[in-house]
Amino acid sequence: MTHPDLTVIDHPLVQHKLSLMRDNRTPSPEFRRLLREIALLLSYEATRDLPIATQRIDTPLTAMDAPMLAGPDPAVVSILRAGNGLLDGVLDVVPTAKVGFVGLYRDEETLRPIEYYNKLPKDMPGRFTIAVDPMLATGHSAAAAIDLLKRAGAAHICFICLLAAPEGVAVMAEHHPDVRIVTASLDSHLNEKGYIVPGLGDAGDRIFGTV
Ligand SMILES: O=P(O)(O)OC[C@H]1O[C@H](OP(=O)(O)OP(=O)(O)O)[C@H](O)[C@@H]1O
Ligand SMILES: O=c1cc[nH]c(=O)[nH]1
Ligand SMILES: [Mg+2]
Repeated sequence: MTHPDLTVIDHPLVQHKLSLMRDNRTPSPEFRRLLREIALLLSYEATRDLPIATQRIDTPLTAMDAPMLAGPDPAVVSILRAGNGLLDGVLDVVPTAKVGFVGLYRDEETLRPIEYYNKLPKDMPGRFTIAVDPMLATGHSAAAAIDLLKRAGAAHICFICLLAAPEGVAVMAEHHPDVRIVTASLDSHLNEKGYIVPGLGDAGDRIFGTV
């Protein structure tokens, strides 16, 4: 099943940086730096639907009605732990965003997410919400995190990931067809342990050096 709102960013800068990240020789400091840079580039597309309204300003030459971000500050929600690898890159371009965290880890046997932390900004209804996690594998972690955001009232949600597997995209299409997905790559498939192929391994371990 395909997702009605899936954007794969095939920009050369994103693709080059992603290839460096996939390379298993790339050490954590470099991996983190590349992920932050890609996050910034993916955010540029993911924030395309931010509401905008004009405000009257004076340039040095004249008055004008200038487009400015409107409405409540956006929310960025990091799905721990690996989501934190994307967080600062998103905040580089959306510095006024309120930040939330959802702690999930995948049970290695069942491949189902287990929640261990939840701290969201106040007043989620009305905020354009960007959820971030580098990996969309089976899709169950992302779907669970977005369930939680919707229960908190978030209505306009975009999910940014570095890599998506077709299996995860299908789960998102089934449970959250209204949530836009912005990714750097739609990879081939999942292996028998639920890892994305060709992928880049365990994103959290590579970000934090816990391999
Ligand atoms: O689509 P899924 O099959 O649910 O898998 C994706 C999840 O797995 C990884 O997290 P992990 O459980 O390794 O936790 P971590 O971020 O603490 O490493 C990844 O960051 C996603 O959250
Ligand atoms: O390939 C995968 C799948 C899930 N989580 C990861 O970190 N990597
Ligand atoms: Mg992990």
